[in-house]
Amino acid sequence: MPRKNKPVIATALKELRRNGAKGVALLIDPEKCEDTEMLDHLVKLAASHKVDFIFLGGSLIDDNNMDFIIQRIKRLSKKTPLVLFPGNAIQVTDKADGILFLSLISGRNPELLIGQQVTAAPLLEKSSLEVLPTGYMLVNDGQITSASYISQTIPLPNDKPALAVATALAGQYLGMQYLFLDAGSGAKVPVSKAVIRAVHKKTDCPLIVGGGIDSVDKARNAWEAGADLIVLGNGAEKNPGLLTEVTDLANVYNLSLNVN
Ligand SMILES: CC(C)=CCC/C(C)=C/CC/C(C)=C/CC/C(C)=C/COP(=O)(O)OP(=O)(O)O
Ligand SMILES: O=P(O)(O)OC[C@@H](O)CO
Ligand SMILES: [Mg+2]
Repeated sequence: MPRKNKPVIATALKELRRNGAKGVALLIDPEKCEDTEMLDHLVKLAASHKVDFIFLGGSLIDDNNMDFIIQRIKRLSKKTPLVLFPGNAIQVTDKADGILFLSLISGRNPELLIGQQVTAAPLLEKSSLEVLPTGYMLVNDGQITSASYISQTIPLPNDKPALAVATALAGQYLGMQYLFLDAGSGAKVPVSKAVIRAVHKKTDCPLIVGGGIDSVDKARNAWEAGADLIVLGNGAEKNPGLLTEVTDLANVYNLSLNVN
């Protein structure tokens, strides 16, 4: 087994949770990287504003351009850890720093509960990627997003926090170390505060929240309900200034914690 890198990503995620600090990840979707100037601009902004992580992944991949995009990101991202957020095993590459090893526990599609993971595991064993076992839950008001359509699963309802808690606890009891509540990329309504609050209260894992966070108010709502790390995808693509505003707000919260 190759030597694994130091668990930099795991440590950073656990510290966010332990300190009650607010984290930000920029999501880059490989399907939307044709405009390389835009990609460079977002990555530079993310590095200069010290986002905690850059995530890379999507529901589809139209062209196996992951290694090219990673090379491009790595030129500009300074020390920002690059974490794969794969929609399937084809997106796995050893050129990143880590991988969210997702299992879609809100769904009942065996291929996304364990199938893609088995396909990817031999590659991960040969790589030095940091592997982050993550219970992935789609939570949505009924909108069909790319992730719910591609996964052919029904998201958890936004107004049933008890169902989300039961699912998250099952993930935690199965040994998953991180939980990810996702409304799906471009969701009109993000994960509800009630679901975030309930899952945060009843579990100990660092909590990642994404999908439809396209304004500072939505970022604030997610953090105040208990998200440790929020993910910005479409919102930052459409308005890169959002990344600046949201990281500025994170700094305000984090300075008051006095842990930096
Ligand atoms: C661990 C390995 C190898 C694979 C995991 C496979 C799983 C469980 C996937 C979960 C279901 C899924 C399709 C997730 C996709 C998540 C993702 C990276 C979404 C990013 O955005 P898009 O869904 O592409 O959004 P757009 O519609 O905006 O393009
Ligand atoms: O593109 P947005 O809506 O920000 O969603 C980000 C991510 O959590 C989707 O899986
Ligand atoms: Mg996509």
